[in-house]
Amino acid sequence: MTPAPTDVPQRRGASHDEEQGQDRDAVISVRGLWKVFGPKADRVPKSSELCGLGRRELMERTGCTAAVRDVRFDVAPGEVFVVMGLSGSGKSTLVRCLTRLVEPTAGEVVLEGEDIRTADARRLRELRRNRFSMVFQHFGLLPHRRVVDNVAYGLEIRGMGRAERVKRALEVVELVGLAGYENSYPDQLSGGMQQRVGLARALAGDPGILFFDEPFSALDPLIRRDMQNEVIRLHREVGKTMVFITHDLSEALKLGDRILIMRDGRTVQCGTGDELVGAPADDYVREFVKDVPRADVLTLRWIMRDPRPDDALDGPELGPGVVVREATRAVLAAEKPVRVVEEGRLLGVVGDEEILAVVAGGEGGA
Ligand SMILES: Nc1ncnc2c1ncn2[C@@H]1O[C@H](COP(=O)(O)OP(=O)(O)OP(=O)(O)O)[C@@H](O)[C@H]1O
Repeated sequence: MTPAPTDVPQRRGASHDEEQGQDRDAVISVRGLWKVFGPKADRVPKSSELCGLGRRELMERTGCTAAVRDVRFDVAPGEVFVVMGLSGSGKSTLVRCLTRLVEPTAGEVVLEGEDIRTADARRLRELRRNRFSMVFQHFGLLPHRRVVDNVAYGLEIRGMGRAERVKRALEVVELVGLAGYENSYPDQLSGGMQQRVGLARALAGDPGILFFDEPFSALDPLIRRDMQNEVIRLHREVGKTMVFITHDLSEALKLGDRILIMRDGRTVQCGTGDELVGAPADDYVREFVKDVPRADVLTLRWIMRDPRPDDALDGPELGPGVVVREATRAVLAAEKPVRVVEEGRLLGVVGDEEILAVVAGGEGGA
């Protein structure tokens, strides 16, 4: 969802190597994060022996569950970062650790430059009121308050005067497409509309970071799609940094600039959608992505090849981040191979063969 320089959909490249050091511009920076539930939980991250145990062994030996195990990542300003995994993989616990709704057992969490593990209760309250917002599956709307007052609720808690907060609430109500429903009560709205109120409430305080915990999983598929599009549109308009939990890969691919895949509390892979599909880290990820329409996710960088001596090198030019589906027409219409060029440098070429291998469901050179 990074704004693309052209009309052709592009995917962000691998600009955040997990192996590199701390990203100084990161809005969220997580290092060595653990959450262990159970007795004497903090001994687990400290012991290399206990750290190495699987879920069942750890439970048998210590009575503990390690819901998050040694997770690290950085989220860039304005990025939509998705945490994905099957039920029980630790997604909710991980994201709750970021705002200390769940207290981390070990590790470092720095949000907008502030080490939130050292924040006292008062500072935490302040941060939750002013800097972060959460959108949950259960909207948590106040049933006896009208839409506008639900949206203004957080502003009221901050001490904002009535006229100012109503003005701000009406702006965000409009932003999320609920103009005309300001005076309705939550039970007069459909599930999708209630979720829009939840979104508006989260946006009202102009937070630095928005956290979404499976917000759309209870909605029926069509409304869910609407809401996903809504998040994409809102992200374009307001450009907020977002952390989004889902167990649905297509949702992750649609919304995420990058996706962190969790299994048993650990990071299995963290990358862009095309990286996950083009180079899955292991069989678990491969299994996850096997039904993804590759042409919709892979970009030309994944299917280009080196030019052969007989290739004409004066064909049309496209960037390596162009999605295969979007490049198909141009490549098939061209008489000569399409040149994949980045900053004036020829990276490779793509011809009919490479395109058809992906569009027809082949391996696509990954
Ligand atoms: N308060 C708790 N006490 C003990 N164990 C917990 C607690 N909360 C979570 N767990 C365990 O931690 C692991 C991760 O749970 P978590 O809810 O974070 O996973 P999830 O990926 O978000 O799952 P789901 O998609 O079902 O919500 C699970 O084994 C869960 O049973």
